[in-house]
Amino acid sequence: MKILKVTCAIIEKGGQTLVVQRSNKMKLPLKWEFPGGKIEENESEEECIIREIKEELNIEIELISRLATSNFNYSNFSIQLVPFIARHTKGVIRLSEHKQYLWMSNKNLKNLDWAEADIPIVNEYLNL
Ligand SMILES: Nc1nc2c([nH]c(=O)n2[C@H]2C[C@H](O)[C@@H](COP(=O)(O)OP(=O)(O)OP(=O)(O)O)O2)c(=O)[nH]1
Repeated sequence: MKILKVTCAIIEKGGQTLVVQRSNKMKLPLKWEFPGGKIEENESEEECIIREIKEELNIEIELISRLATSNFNYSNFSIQLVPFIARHTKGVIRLSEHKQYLWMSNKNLKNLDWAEADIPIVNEYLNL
């Protein structure tokens, strides 16, 4: 089965964390996730997440650290999801694909209907 390698960013600002909801037209419709996307050929993980955040949110970020990769098998594809903690440094959020975004405090993160591959990442993040 095809394994997608995907990066995502846990973007922090003022004690809150940015989360985005997938649209009806995307795979995993209406699930919540950390913004990001597939690594392209000849691209590092770091280059990928910076590019994807600019494309999806129109903002710039600075990377702080990396958490453990989450491996998850959905019914028709598998993913390796590589999470980075990051800081929002520049720009105003303008979504290009997602349905909505929210800045959330940590105590509410668990209540979202997450894409399943994100659940171990949310748990690691909350235990830091
Ligand atoms: N960006 C992102 N993707 C995630 C997360 N969790 C998770 O399962 N995914 C899945 C959804 C997508 O299938 C894939 C990311 O690919 P992508 O965002 O480049 O989008 P895609 O083109 O594959 O998906 P689509 O637009 O065709 O629906 O990883 C996450 O936290 N962030």
